[in-house]
Amino acid sequence: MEQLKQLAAKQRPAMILVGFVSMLIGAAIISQAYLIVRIVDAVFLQHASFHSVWPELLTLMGALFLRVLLQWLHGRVGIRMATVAKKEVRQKLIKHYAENPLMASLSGQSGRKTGILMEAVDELDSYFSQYLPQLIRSSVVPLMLLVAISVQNIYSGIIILVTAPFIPIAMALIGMRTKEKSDEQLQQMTAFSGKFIDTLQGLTTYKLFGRAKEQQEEIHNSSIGFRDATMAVLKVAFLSALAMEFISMLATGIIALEVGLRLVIFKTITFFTAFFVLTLVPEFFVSLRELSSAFHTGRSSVGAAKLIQEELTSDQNPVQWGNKTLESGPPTISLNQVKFSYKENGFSLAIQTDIRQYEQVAIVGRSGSGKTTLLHLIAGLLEPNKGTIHLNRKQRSDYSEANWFSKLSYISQHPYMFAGTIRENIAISKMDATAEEIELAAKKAGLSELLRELPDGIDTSIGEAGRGLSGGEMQRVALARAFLKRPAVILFDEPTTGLDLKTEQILEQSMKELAGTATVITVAHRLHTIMHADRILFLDKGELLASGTHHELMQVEPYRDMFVIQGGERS
Ligand SMILES: Nc1ncnc2c1ncn2[C@@H]1O[C@H](COP(=O)(O)OP(=O)(O)OP(=O)(O)O)[C@@H](O)[C@H]1O
Repeated sequence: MEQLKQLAAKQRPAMILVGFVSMLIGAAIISQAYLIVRIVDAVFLQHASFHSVWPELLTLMGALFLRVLLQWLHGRVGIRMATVAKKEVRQKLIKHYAENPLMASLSGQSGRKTGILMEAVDELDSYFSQYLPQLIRSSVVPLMLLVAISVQNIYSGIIILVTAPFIPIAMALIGMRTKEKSDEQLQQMTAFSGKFIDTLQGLTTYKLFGRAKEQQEEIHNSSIGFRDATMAVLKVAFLSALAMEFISMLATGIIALEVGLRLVIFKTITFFTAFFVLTLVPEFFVSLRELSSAFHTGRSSVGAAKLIQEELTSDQNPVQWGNKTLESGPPTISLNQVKFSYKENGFSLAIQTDIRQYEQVAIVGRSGSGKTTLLHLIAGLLEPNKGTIHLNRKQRSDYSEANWFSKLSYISQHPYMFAGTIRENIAISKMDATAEEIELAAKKAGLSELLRELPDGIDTSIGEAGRGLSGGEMQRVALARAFLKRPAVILFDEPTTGLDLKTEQILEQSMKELAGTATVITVAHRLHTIMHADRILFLDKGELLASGTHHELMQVEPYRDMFVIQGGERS
Protein backbone atom coordinates (compact mmCIF):
# COMPACT_ATOMS: atom_id res chain seq x y z
CA MET A 1 0.00 0.00 0.00
CA GLU A 2 2.88 2.34 0.87
CA GLN A 3 4.28 1.99 -2.66
CA LEU A 4 0.90 2.84 -4.18
CA LYS A 5 0.57 5.87 -1.93
CA GLN A 6 4.01 7.06 -3.02
CA LEU A 7 3.03 6.68 -6.66
CA ALA A 8 -0.24 8.47 -6.00
CA ALA A 9 1.51 11.33 -4.20
CA LYS A 10 3.22 12.18 -7.47
CA GLN A 11 -0.18 12.73 -9.07
CA ARG A 12 -1.35 15.43 -6.70
CA PRO A 13 -2.67 17.82 -9.39
CA ALA A 14 -4.75 15.03 -10.95
CA MET A 15 -6.11 14.09 -7.53
CA ILE A 16 -7.03 17.70 -6.79
CA LEU A 17 -8.82 17.79 -10.14
CA VAL A 18 -10.71 14.59 -9.24
CA GLY A 19 -11.69 16.19 -5.93
CA PHE A 20 -12.95 19.29 -7.68
CA VAL A 21 -14.88 17.27 -10.28
CA SER A 22 -16.36 15.18 -7.44
CA MET A 23 -17.63 18.35 -5.74
CA LEU A 24 -19.26 19.39 -9.00
CA ILE A 25 -20.80 15.91 -9.35
CA GLY A 26 -22.20 16.27 -5.81
CA ALA A 27 -23.63 19.67 -6.72
CA ALA A 28 -25.12 18.24 -9.95
CA ILE A 29 -26.78 15.36 -8.03
CA ILE A 30 -28.30 17.74 -5.47
CA SER A 31 -29.50 20.17 -8.19
CA GLN A 32 -30.95 17.30 -10.18
CA ALA A 33 -32.87 15.99 -7.15
CA TYR A 34 -34.02 19.47 -6.21
CA LEU A 35 -35.28 20.20 -9.74
CA ILE A 36 -37.10 16.87 -10.12
CA VAL A 37 -38.82 17.35 -6.78
CA ARG A 38 -39.71 20.96 -7.59
CA ILE A 39 -41.21 20.05 -10.96
CA VAL A 40 -43.22 17.13 -9.54
CA ASP A 41 -44.35 19.28 -6.60
CA ALA A 42 -45.37 22.16 -8.88
CA VAL A 43 -47.13 20.08 -11.55
CA PHE A 44 -48.84 17.41 -9.41
CA LEU A 45 -49.46 19.15 -6.07
CA GLN A 46 -49.60 22.85 -6.90
CA HIS A 47 -51.35 22.08 -10.24
CA ALA A 48 -49.04 24.46 -12.09
CA SER A 49 -49.21 24.40 -15.89
CA PHE A 50 -46.58 22.45 -17.82
CA HIS A 51 -45.55 25.73 -19.48
CA SER A 52 -44.66 27.38 -16.21
CA VAL A 53 -42.07 24.66 -15.36
CA TRP A 54 -40.22 24.88 -18.68
CA PRO A 55 -37.24 26.79 -17.21
CA GLU A 56 -36.88 24.15 -14.45
CA LEU A 57 -37.12 21.34 -17.02
CA LEU A 58 -34.40 22.91 -19.13
CA THR A 59 -32.19 23.43 -16.07
CA LEU A 60 -32.83 19.79 -15.10
CA MET A 61 -31.68 18.65 -18.52
CA GLY A 62 -28.63 20.87 -18.14
CA ALA A 63 -27.90 19.34 -14.69
CA LEU A 64 -28.29 15.82 -16.09
CA PHE A 65 -26.00 16.58 -18.99
CA LEU A 66 -23.46 18.18 -16.64
CA ARG A 67 -23.53 15.12 -14.39
CA VAL A 68 -22.86 12.77 -17.29
CA LEU A 69 -20.07 15.04 -18.54
CA LEU A 70 -18.51 15.30 -15.10
CA GLN A 71 -18.69 11.55 -14.61
CA TRP A 72 -16.93 11.05 -17.92
CA LEU A 73 -14.26 13.57 -16.92
CA HIS A 74 -13.88 11.86 -13.55
CA GLY A 75 -13.29 8.53 -15.34
CA ARG A 76 -10.87 10.12 -17.83
CA VAL A 77 -8.71 11.64 -15.12
CA GLY A 78 -8.61 8.25 -13.38
CA ILE A 79 -7.52 6.50 -16.58
CA ARG A 80 -4.90 9.18 -17.15
CA MET A 81 -3.58 8.72 -13.61
CA ALA A 82 -3.37 4.95 -14.19
CA THR A 83 -1.55 5.44 -17.51
CA VAL A 84 1.02 7.77 -15.94
CA ALA A 85 1.56 5.48 -12.95
CA LYS A 86 1.90 2.35 -15.11
CA LYS A 87 4.30 4.10 -17.46
CA GLU A 88 6.44 5.23 -14.56
CA VAL A 89 6.53 1.77 -13.00
CA ARG A 90 7.32 0.06 -16.32
CA GLN A 91 10.13 2.55 -16.94
CA LYS A 92 11.47 1.88 -13.44
CA LEU A 93 11.37 -1.88 -14.00
CA ILE A 94 13.03 -1.68 -17.41
CA LYS A 95 15.70 0.67 -16.02
CA HIS A 96 16.18 -1.74 -13.13
CA TYR A 97 16.61 -4.70 -15.50
CA ALA A 98 18.86 -2.69 -17.80
CA GLU A 99 21.09 -1.45 -14.98
CA ASN A 100 21.22 -4.81 -13.32
CA PRO A 101 24.50 -6.59 -13.73
CA LEU A 102 24.11 -9.24 -16.41
CA MET A 103 23.92 -12.15 -14.01
CA ALA A 104 21.17 -10.60 -11.90
CA SER A 105 19.08 -10.07 -15.03
CA LEU A 106 19.59 -13.63 -16.09
CA SER A 107 18.69 -15.05 -12.71
CA GLY A 108 15.13 -16.08 -11.96
CA GLN A 109 12.51 -17.05 -14.46
CA SER A 110 12.19 -14.83 -17.51
CA GLY A 111 8.49 -15.70 -17.60
CA ARG A 112 8.10 -14.30 -14.09
CA LYS A 113 9.83 -11.10 -15.13
CA THR A 114 7.52 -10.77 -18.15
CA GLY A 115 4.59 -11.47 -15.83
CA ILE A 116 5.63 -8.68 -13.49
CA LEU A 117 6.38 -6.23 -16.28
CA MET A 118 3.09 -6.85 -18.07
CA GLU A 119 0.36 -8.35 -15.88
CA ALA A 120 1.45 -7.10 -12.45
CA VAL A 121 1.86 -3.55 -13.78
CA ASP A 122 -1.55 -3.82 -15.46
CA GLU A 123 -2.98 -4.80 -12.07
CA LEU A 124 -2.01 -1.34 -10.81
CA ASP A 125 -4.53 0.10 -13.22
CA SER A 126 -7.59 -0.47 -11.05
CA TYR A 127 -6.05 1.34 -8.08
CA PHE A 128 -5.52 4.54 -10.06
CA SER A 129 -8.38 4.36 -12.54
CA GLN A 130 -11.05 3.12 -10.13
CA TYR A 131 -10.19 2.91 -6.45
CA LEU A 132 -8.42 6.24 -5.95
CA PRO A 133 -10.90 8.43 -7.92
CA GLN A 134 -13.79 6.61 -6.27
CA LEU A 135 -12.25 7.05 -2.82
CA ILE A 136 -11.98 10.80 -3.41
CA ARG A 137 -15.48 10.94 -4.83
CA SER A 138 -16.93 8.88 -2.02
CA SER A 139 -15.31 11.16 0.55
CA VAL A 140 -16.82 14.25 -1.08
CA VAL A 141 -20.21 13.37 -2.61
CA PRO A 142 -21.85 11.49 0.32
CA LEU A 143 -20.77 14.29 2.66
CA MET A 144 -22.47 16.90 0.44
CA LEU A 145 -25.57 14.72 0.17
CA LEU A 146 -25.65 14.20 3.94
CA VAL A 147 -25.56 17.96 4.49
CA ALA A 148 -28.34 18.51 1.91
CA ILE A 149 -30.50 15.75 3.47
CA SER A 150 -29.86 16.93 7.05
CA VAL A 151 -30.74 20.51 6.18
CA GLN A 152 -34.11 19.30 4.91
CA ASN A 153 -34.71 16.61 7.53
CA ILE A 154 -32.28 16.19 10.40
CA TYR A 155 -33.76 12.81 11.50
CA SER A 156 -32.94 11.23 8.13
CA GLY A 157 -29.45 12.65 8.49
CA ILE A 158 -29.10 11.00 11.90
CA ILE A 159 -30.30 7.62 10.57
CA ILE A 160 -27.72 7.84 7.77
CA LEU A 161 -25.02 8.74 10.28
CA VAL A 162 -25.87 5.64 12.32
CA THR A 163 -26.26 3.16 9.43
CA ALA A 164 -23.64 4.32 6.92
CA PRO A 165 -20.56 3.33 9.00
CA PHE A 166 -21.64 -0.31 8.64
CA ILE A 167 -20.60 -0.13 4.99
CA PRO A 168 -16.90 0.72 5.62
CA ILE A 169 -16.86 -1.70 8.58
CA ALA A 170 -18.16 -4.56 6.40
CA MET A 171 -15.79 -3.47 3.65
CA ALA A 172 -12.78 -3.60 5.99
CA LEU A 173 -13.77 -7.02 7.31
CA ILE A 174 -14.29 -8.50 3.87
CA GLY A 175 -11.23 -6.60 2.60
CA MET A 176 -8.97 -8.48 5.00
CA ARG A 177 -10.10 -11.73 3.46
CA THR A 178 -9.77 -10.37 -0.09
CA LYS A 179 -6.18 -9.33 0.52
CA GLU A 180 -5.02 -12.91 1.05
CA LYS A 181 -7.08 -14.10 -1.90
CA SER A 182 -5.85 -11.40 -4.30
CA ASP A 183 -2.24 -11.92 -3.22
CA GLU A 184 -2.70 -15.61 -3.88
CA GLN A 185 -4.26 -14.90 -7.26
CA LEU A 186 -1.31 -12.74 -8.26
CA GLN A 187 1.20 -15.30 -7.06
CA GLN A 188 -0.61 -17.95 -9.06
CA MET A 189 -0.62 -15.73 -12.13
CA THR A 190 3.12 -15.00 -12.06
CA ALA A 191 3.87 -18.65 -11.25
CA PHE A 192 1.76 -19.67 -14.22
CA SER A 193 3.50 -17.25 -16.65
CA GLY A 194 6.89 -18.29 -15.31
CA LYS A 195 6.17 -21.98 -15.68
CA PHE A 196 4.70 -21.57 -19.15
CA ILE A 197 7.62 -19.65 -20.71
CA ASP A 198 10.20 -21.78 -18.92
CA THR A 199 8.60 -24.97 -20.24
CA LEU A 200 8.35 -23.54 -23.73
CA GLN A 201 12.05 -22.72 -23.74
CA GLY A 202 13.05 -26.13 -22.46
CA LEU A 203 10.57 -28.12 -24.54
CA THR A 204 13.24 -30.02 -26.48
CA THR A 205 15.00 -31.06 -23.28
CA TYR A 206 11.74 -32.19 -21.71
CA LYS A 207 10.84 -34.18 -24.82
CA LEU A 208 14.25 -35.83 -24.96
CA PHE A 209 13.86 -36.95 -21.37
CA GLY A 210 10.31 -38.12 -21.99
CA ARG A 211 8.97 -35.54 -19.53
CA ALA A 212 6.71 -33.63 -21.93
CA LYS A 213 3.54 -35.22 -20.55
CA GLU A 214 4.40 -34.33 -16.94
CA GLN A 215 5.07 -30.76 -18.00
CA GLN A 216 1.75 -30.64 -19.79
CA GLU A 217 0.11 -31.74 -16.55
CA GLU A 218 2.06 -29.22 -14.51
CA ILE A 219 0.95 -26.39 -16.81
CA HIS A 220 -2.58 -27.70 -16.59
CA ASN A 221 -2.41 -27.76 -12.78
CA SER A 222 -0.84 -24.33 -12.71
CA SER A 223 -3.67 -22.92 -14.85
CA ILE A 224 -6.26 -24.65 -12.63
CA GLY A 225 -4.57 -23.06 -9.61
CA PHE A 226 -4.86 -19.66 -11.24
CA ARG A 227 -8.51 -20.27 -12.11
CA ASP A 228 -9.35 -21.37 -8.56
CA ALA A 229 -7.61 -18.35 -7.08
CA THR A 230 -9.54 -16.06 -9.45
CA MET A 231 -12.84 -17.70 -8.55
CA ALA A 232 -12.05 -17.33 -4.84
CA VAL A 233 -11.48 -13.59 -5.34
CA LEU A 234 -14.72 -13.27 -7.30
CA LYS A 235 -16.62 -15.17 -4.61
CA VAL A 236 -15.50 -12.70 -1.96
CA ALA A 237 -16.27 -9.78 -4.29
CA PHE A 238 -19.83 -11.05 -4.87
CA LEU A 239 -20.32 -11.65 -1.16
CA SER A 240 -19.19 -8.14 -0.44
CA ALA A 241 -21.53 -6.66 -3.09
CA LEU A 242 -24.41 -8.57 -1.49
CA ALA A 243 -23.53 -7.30 1.99
CA MET A 244 -23.31 -3.69 0.76
CA GLU A 245 -26.63 -4.02 -1.06
CA PHE A 246 -28.26 -5.40 2.06
CA ILE A 247 -26.98 -2.65 4.36
CA SER A 248 -28.01 0.14 1.97
CA MET A 249 -31.46 -1.37 1.37
CA LEU A 250 -32.04 -1.68 5.08
CA ALA A 251 -30.93 1.89 5.75
CA THR A 252 -33.01 3.27 2.86
CA GLY A 253 -36.03 1.31 4.16
CA ILE A 254 -35.66 2.74 7.67
CA ILE A 255 -35.41 6.28 6.28
CA ALA A 256 -38.42 5.71 4.02
CA LEU A 257 -40.39 4.53 7.04
CA GLU A 258 -39.34 7.55 9.09
CA VAL A 259 -40.11 10.00 6.28
CA GLY A 260 -43.43 8.28 5.52
CA LEU A 261 -44.54 8.40 9.18
CA ARG A 262 -43.64 12.08 9.49
CA LEU A 263 -45.32 12.95 6.22
CA VAL A 264 -48.52 10.95 6.52
CA ILE A 265 -49.12 10.32 10.23
CA PHE A 266 -47.46 13.23 12.04
CA LYS A 267 -47.61 15.67 9.12
CA THR A 268 -44.44 17.38 10.34
CA ILE A 269 -42.76 17.55 6.92
CA THR A 270 -43.87 18.64 3.48
CA PHE A 271 -44.11 16.45 0.40
CA PHE A 272 -41.21 18.44 -1.06
CA THR A 273 -38.89 17.55 1.85
CA ALA A 274 -39.95 13.90 1.90
CA PHE A 275 -39.48 13.44 -1.83
CA PHE A 276 -36.18 15.33 -1.83
CA VAL A 277 -34.79 13.19 1.00
CA LEU A 278 -35.98 9.95 -0.63
CA THR A 279 -34.40 10.95 -3.94
CA LEU A 280 -31.03 11.69 -2.36
CA VAL A 281 -30.75 8.78 0.09
CA PRO A 282 -30.24 6.08 -2.63
CA GLU A 283 -27.66 8.35 -4.29
CA PHE A 284 -25.84 8.50 -0.95
CA PHE A 285 -25.63 4.73 -0.65
CA VAL A 286 -24.82 4.19 -4.33
CA SER A 287 -21.74 6.33 -3.83
CA LEU A 288 -20.60 4.24 -0.86
CA ARG A 289 -21.39 0.98 -2.66
CA GLU A 290 -19.34 2.05 -5.64
CA LEU A 291 -16.46 2.66 -3.28
CA SER A 292 -16.78 -0.88 -2.04
CA SER A 293 -16.61 -2.41 -5.53
CA ALA A 294 -13.72 -0.10 -6.47
CA PHE A 295 -12.07 -1.20 -3.23
CA HIS A 296 -12.16 -4.81 -4.43
CA THR A 297 -10.67 -4.08 -7.80
CA GLY A 298 -8.12 -1.78 -6.17
CA ARG A 299 -7.21 -4.47 -3.66
CA SER A 300 -5.50 -6.60 -6.30
CA SER A 301 -3.26 -3.62 -7.06
CA VAL A 302 -1.86 -3.76 -3.53
CA GLY A 303 -0.46 -7.25 -4.07
CA ALA A 304 0.85 -6.25 -7.50
CA ALA A 305 2.56 -3.17 -6.06
CA LYS A 306 4.20 -5.31 -3.40
CA LEU A 307 5.44 -7.75 -6.01
CA ILE A 308 6.82 -4.93 -8.17
CA GLN A 309 8.49 -3.32 -5.17
CA GLU A 310 10.16 -6.61 -4.24
CA GLU A 311 11.46 -6.88 -7.78
CA LEU A 312 12.71 -3.28 -7.79
CA THR A 313 14.49 -3.59 -4.47
CA SER A 314 16.02 -7.00 -5.19
CA ASP A 315 19.59 -6.72 -4.07
CA GLN A 316 21.92 -5.79 -6.87
CA ASN A 317 25.29 -4.27 -7.46
CA PRO A 318 24.80 -2.11 -10.54
CA VAL A 319 27.72 -1.42 -12.83
CA GLN A 320 28.75 2.23 -12.45
CA TRP A 321 29.33 4.45 -15.46
CA GLY A 322 30.33 8.05 -16.06
CA ASN A 323 30.45 10.27 -19.11
CA LYS A 324 34.09 10.37 -20.26
CA THR A 325 35.05 9.01 -23.68
CA LEU A 326 38.02 6.81 -24.46
CA GLU A 327 40.72 7.88 -26.89
CA SER A 328 40.83 5.96 -30.16
CA GLY A 329 42.62 2.61 -30.23
CA PRO A 330 42.59 -0.11 -27.58
CA PRO A 331 42.87 1.11 -23.98
CA THR A 332 45.13 -0.41 -21.36
CA ILE A 333 43.06 -2.46 -18.93
CA SER A 334 44.12 -2.75 -15.30
CA LEU A 335 42.41 -4.86 -12.72
CA ASN A 336 43.49 -3.50 -9.34
CA GLN A 337 42.88 -5.87 -6.45
CA VAL A 338 39.58 -6.80 -8.05
CA LYS A 339 37.37 -9.03 -5.94
CA PHE A 340 34.01 -10.40 -6.91
CA SER A 341 31.75 -12.99 -5.38
CA TYR A 342 28.37 -14.46 -6.20
CA LYS A 343 25.96 -14.19 -3.31
CA GLU A 344 24.19 -17.35 -4.36
CA ASN A 345 27.02 -19.82 -3.85
CA GLY A 346 29.86 -17.86 -2.35
CA PHE A 347 32.22 -18.42 -5.29
CA SER A 348 34.72 -15.60 -5.28
CA LEU A 349 37.31 -14.35 -7.70
CA ALA A 350 40.32 -12.21 -6.83
CA ILE A 351 42.66 -10.83 -9.46
CA GLN A 352 45.32 -8.22 -10.05
CA THR A 353 46.69 -7.77 -13.56
CA ASP A 354 47.46 -5.21 -16.28
CA ILE A 355 46.60 -5.84 -19.91
CA ARG A 356 48.56 -3.86 -22.49
CA GLN A 357 47.25 -2.41 -25.73
CA TYR A 358 47.01 -5.06 -28.50
CA GLU A 359 48.00 -7.79 -26.06
CA GLN A 360 46.70 -11.30 -26.83
CA VAL A 361 45.65 -12.71 -23.48
CA ALA A 362 44.42 -16.24 -22.91
CA ILE A 363 42.52 -17.11 -19.74
CA VAL A 364 42.82 -20.76 -18.81
CA GLY A 365 41.78 -22.85 -15.85
CA ARG A 366 39.64 -25.80 -14.90
CA SER A 367 35.91 -25.71 -15.36
CA GLY A 368 34.42 -23.48 -12.71
CA SER A 369 37.68 -21.65 -12.00
CA GLY A 370 36.10 -18.28 -12.83
CA LYS A 371 37.16 -17.66 -16.46
CA THR A 372 33.77 -16.46 -17.71
CA THR A 373 33.26 -14.43 -14.55
CA LEU A 374 36.55 -12.65 -15.23
CA LEU A 375 35.49 -11.95 -18.81
CA HIS A 376 32.19 -10.51 -17.56
CA LEU A 377 34.03 -8.28 -15.09
CA ILE A 378 36.32 -6.94 -17.82
CA ALA A 379 33.35 -6.47 -20.15
CA GLY A 380 31.52 -4.34 -17.59
CA LEU A 381 28.67 -6.81 -17.25
CA LEU A 382 29.50 -7.34 -13.58
CA GLU A 383 30.68 -4.80 -11.00
CA PRO A 384 33.56 -5.79 -8.71
CA ASN A 385 32.69 -5.94 -5.01
CA LYS A 386 36.13 -4.59 -4.20
CA GLY A 387 38.99 -3.04 -6.17
CA THR A 388 38.79 -1.10 -9.41
CA ILE A 389 39.11 -1.61 -13.12
CA HIS A 390 41.07 1.11 -14.92
CA LEU A 391 41.02 1.90 -18.64
CA ASN A 392 43.95 4.05 -19.73
CA ARG A 393 44.72 4.62 -16.04
CA LYS A 394 41.29 6.10 -15.31
CA GLN A 395 38.50 4.29 -13.49
CA ARG A 396 36.19 2.46 -15.87
CA SER A 397 33.29 3.98 -13.96
CA ASP A 398 34.38 7.40 -15.30
CA TYR A 399 33.65 6.36 -18.89
CA SER A 400 30.29 6.36 -20.54
CA GLU A 401 28.65 2.97 -20.94
CA ALA A 402 27.78 3.62 -24.58
CA ASN A 403 31.36 4.68 -25.37
CA TRP A 404 32.89 1.58 -23.77
CA PHE A 405 30.48 -0.82 -25.46
CA SER A 406 31.05 0.90 -28.81
CA LYS A 407 34.68 -0.22 -28.51
CA LEU A 408 34.01 -3.73 -27.32
CA SER A 409 32.93 -6.97 -28.94
CA TYR A 410 32.06 -9.94 -26.81
CA ILE A 411 31.83 -13.21 -28.66
CA SER A 412 30.32 -15.65 -26.22
CA GLN A 413 30.02 -19.41 -26.66
CA HIS A 414 26.35 -19.04 -27.34
CA PRO A 415 25.85 -15.66 -29.02
CA TYR A 416 22.21 -14.66 -29.07
CA MET A 417 20.45 -14.50 -32.42
CA PHE A 418 17.29 -12.46 -32.65
CA ALA A 419 14.34 -13.44 -34.79
CA GLY A 420 15.02 -11.72 -38.13
CA THR A 421 17.30 -12.06 -41.11
CA ILE A 422 20.99 -12.90 -40.89
CA ARG A 423 21.69 -9.43 -42.28
CA GLU A 424 19.73 -7.82 -39.43
CA ASN A 425 21.50 -10.00 -36.92
CA ILE A 426 24.91 -8.91 -38.16
CA ALA A 427 23.88 -5.26 -38.45
CA ILE A 428 23.04 -4.90 -34.73
CA SER A 429 26.73 -4.14 -34.14
CA LYS A 430 26.60 -1.12 -36.46
CA MET A 431 23.12 0.13 -37.20
CA ASP A 432 24.24 2.55 -39.95
CA ALA A 433 26.27 -0.06 -41.86
CA THR A 434 25.80 -0.22 -45.64
CA ALA A 435 24.69 -3.43 -47.36
CA GLU A 436 28.22 -3.87 -48.77
CA GLU A 437 29.82 -3.51 -45.34
CA ILE A 438 27.52 -6.17 -43.88
CA GLU A 439 28.18 -8.56 -46.76
CA LEU A 440 31.95 -8.03 -46.47
CA ALA A 441 31.79 -8.72 -42.72
CA ALA A 442 29.84 -11.92 -43.42
CA LYS A 443 32.46 -12.97 -45.95
CA LYS A 444 35.36 -12.29 -43.59
CA ALA A 445 33.63 -14.34 -40.91
CA GLY A 446 33.51 -17.30 -43.29
CA LEU A 447 29.77 -17.21 -43.87
CA SER A 448 29.93 -17.03 -47.69
CA GLU A 449 29.47 -20.72 -48.32
CA LEU A 450 26.55 -21.02 -45.94
CA LEU A 451 24.87 -17.94 -47.39
CA ARG A 452 25.17 -19.34 -50.91
CA GLU A 453 23.26 -22.44 -49.84
CA LEU A 454 20.46 -20.56 -48.11
CA PRO A 455 17.36 -19.73 -50.20
CA ASP A 456 17.50 -15.98 -49.57
CA GLY A 457 21.22 -15.75 -48.81
CA ILE A 458 22.02 -13.13 -46.21
CA ASP A 459 18.34 -12.12 -46.14
CA THR A 460 17.23 -15.53 -44.93
CA SER A 461 15.17 -15.30 -41.76
CA ILE A 462 16.30 -17.15 -38.69
CA GLY A 463 14.14 -17.92 -35.70
CA GLU A 464 14.34 -16.65 -32.17
CA ALA A 465 17.60 -17.71 -30.44
CA GLY A 466 19.04 -18.60 -33.84
CA ARG A 467 16.72 -21.51 -34.62
CA GLY A 468 17.83 -22.73 -38.01
CA LEU A 469 21.58 -22.13 -37.44
CA SER A 470 24.14 -24.47 -35.93
CA GLY A 471 26.29 -23.44 -32.96
CA GLY A 472 29.32 -22.90 -35.20
CA GLU A 473 27.27 -20.83 -37.64
CA MET A 474 25.98 -18.65 -34.83
CA GLN A 475 29.54 -17.99 -33.69
CA ARG A 476 30.41 -17.00 -37.25
CA VAL A 477 27.53 -14.53 -37.28
CA ALA A 478 28.96 -13.17 -34.02
CA LEU A 479 32.35 -12.90 -35.71
CA ALA A 480 30.72 -11.03 -38.60
CA ARG A 481 29.28 -8.61 -36.01
CA ALA A 482 32.83 -8.04 -34.77
CA PHE A 483 34.16 -7.53 -38.29
CA LEU A 484 31.49 -4.95 -38.92
CA LYS A 485 32.19 -3.15 -35.67
CA ARG A 486 35.98 -3.35 -35.72
CA PRO A 487 36.25 -3.12 -31.93
CA ALA A 488 39.31 -2.03 -29.98
CA VAL A 489 38.78 -4.79 -27.40
CA ILE A 490 37.57 -8.29 -28.17
CA LEU A 491 36.44 -10.68 -25.48
CA PHE A 492 36.12 -14.16 -26.82
CA ASP A 493 34.78 -17.23 -25.08
CA GLU A 494 36.13 -20.01 -27.26
CA PRO A 495 33.88 -22.94 -28.00
CA THR A 496 34.62 -25.92 -25.78
CA THR A 497 33.22 -28.38 -28.26
CA GLY A 498 35.50 -29.62 -31.02
CA LEU A 499 34.97 -27.62 -34.18
CA ASP A 500 35.39 -29.06 -37.65
CA LEU A 501 38.67 -28.27 -39.32
CA LYS A 502 37.15 -25.70 -41.65
CA THR A 503 35.47 -23.73 -38.86
CA GLU A 504 38.70 -23.93 -36.85
CA GLN A 505 40.59 -22.39 -39.75
CA ILE A 506 38.02 -19.66 -40.27
CA LEU A 507 38.06 -18.84 -36.57
CA GLU A 508 41.83 -18.69 -36.49
CA GLN A 509 42.05 -16.52 -39.60
CA SER A 510 39.31 -14.18 -38.43
CA MET A 511 40.71 -13.72 -34.96
CA LYS A 512 44.15 -13.07 -36.40
CA GLU A 513 42.77 -10.32 -38.60
CA LEU A 514 40.64 -8.79 -35.84
CA ALA A 515 43.60 -8.92 -33.44
CA GLY A 516 45.52 -6.58 -35.77
CA THR A 517 43.51 -3.67 -34.47
CA ALA A 518 42.43 -4.86 -31.04
CA THR A 519 43.36 -6.23 -27.67
CA VAL A 520 42.02 -9.77 -27.56
CA ILE A 521 41.18 -11.54 -24.30
CA THR A 522 40.16 -15.13 -24.86
CA VAL A 523 38.82 -17.77 -22.54
CA ALA A 524 40.97 -20.33 -24.30
CA HIS A 525 40.24 -23.98 -24.87
CA ARG A 526 42.24 -24.49 -28.06
CA LEU A 527 45.90 -25.40 -28.09
CA HIS A 528 46.63 -22.90 -30.83
CA THR A 529 45.27 -19.95 -28.83
CA ILE A 530 47.14 -20.97 -25.70
CA MET A 531 50.48 -21.48 -27.44
CA HIS A 532 50.27 -18.21 -29.38
CA ALA A 533 49.00 -15.98 -26.59
CA ASP A 534 51.31 -13.16 -25.45
CA ARG A 535 50.28 -14.00 -21.92
CA ILE A 536 48.23 -16.66 -20.20
CA LEU A 537 46.27 -15.98 -17.02
CA PHE A 538 46.00 -19.27 -15.20
CA LEU A 539 43.04 -19.32 -12.85
CA ASP A 540 42.38 -21.83 -10.15
CA LYS A 541 39.35 -21.67 -7.82
CA GLY A 542 38.95 -17.97 -8.50
CA GLU A 543 42.60 -17.08 -7.94
CA LEU A 544 45.23 -16.03 -10.43
CA LEU A 545 47.71 -18.82 -9.77
CA ALA A 546 50.22 -17.78 -12.42
CA SER A 547 50.62 -15.55 -15.42
CA GLY A 548 53.08 -15.76 -18.32
CA THR A 549 53.66 -17.42 -21.67
CA HIS A 550 52.91 -21.07 -22.21
CA HIS A 551 56.59 -21.97 -21.87
CA GLU A 552 56.90 -20.01 -18.65
CA LEU A 553 53.78 -21.59 -17.21
CA MET A 554 54.97 -25.10 -18.02
CA GLN A 555 57.30 -24.56 -15.03
CA VAL A 556 54.23 -24.15 -12.80
CA GLU A 557 53.15 -27.56 -11.59
CA PRO A 558 49.35 -27.27 -11.52
CA TYR A 559 49.37 -25.76 -15.01
CA ARG A 560 51.67 -28.45 -16.36
CA ASP A 561 49.58 -31.16 -14.72
CA MET A 562 46.39 -29.82 -16.22
CA PHE A 563 48.01 -29.46 -19.60
CA VAL A 564 49.51 -32.94 -19.57
CA ILE A 565 46.39 -34.66 -18.17
CA GLN A 566 44.34 -33.18 -20.93
CA GLY A 567 46.88 -34.33 -23.53
CA GLY A 568 47.71 -30.80 -24.56
CA GLU A 569 44.10 -30.21 -25.49
CA ARG A 570 41.88 -28.15 -23.23
CA SER A 571 38.39 -29.27 -22.47
N1 LIG B 1 25.24 -16.32 -12.20
C1 LIG B 1 25.87 -17.00 -11.29
N2 LIG B 1 25.41 -17.04 -10.05
C2 LIG B 1 26.04 -17.76 -9.11
N3 LIG B 1 27.16 -18.44 -9.33
C3 LIG B 1 27.67 -18.46 -10.54
C4 LIG B 1 27.07 -17.72 -11.60
N4 LIG B 1 27.80 -17.91 -12.72
C5 LIG B 1 28.81 -18.71 -12.36
N5 LIG B 1 28.75 -19.04 -11.06
C6 LIG B 1 29.67 -19.87 -10.32
O1 LIG B 1 30.94 -19.28 -10.34
C7 LIG B 1 31.95 -20.23 -10.54
C8 LIG B 1 32.80 -19.82 -11.76
O2 LIG B 1 31.99 -19.85 -12.91
P1 LIG B 1 32.56 -19.45 -14.33
O3 LIG B 1 31.47 -19.62 -15.31
O4 LIG B 1 33.21 -18.14 -14.23
O5 LIG B 1 33.66 -20.57 -14.53
P2 LIG B 1 34.42 -20.98 -15.83
O6 LIG B 1 35.84 -21.14 -15.43
O7 LIG B 1 34.12 -20.05 -16.94
O8 LIG B 1 33.77 -22.40 -16.12
P3 LIG B 1 33.60 -23.19 -17.53
O9 LIG B 1 34.96 -23.42 -18.07
O10 LIG B 1 32.96 -24.46 -17.09
O11 LIG B 1 32.73 -22.34 -18.38
C9 LIG B 1 31.27 -21.56 -10.71
O12 LIG B 1 31.39 -22.26 -9.49
C10 LIG B 1 29.82 -21.23 -10.97
O13 LIG B 1 28.99 -22.16 -10.37
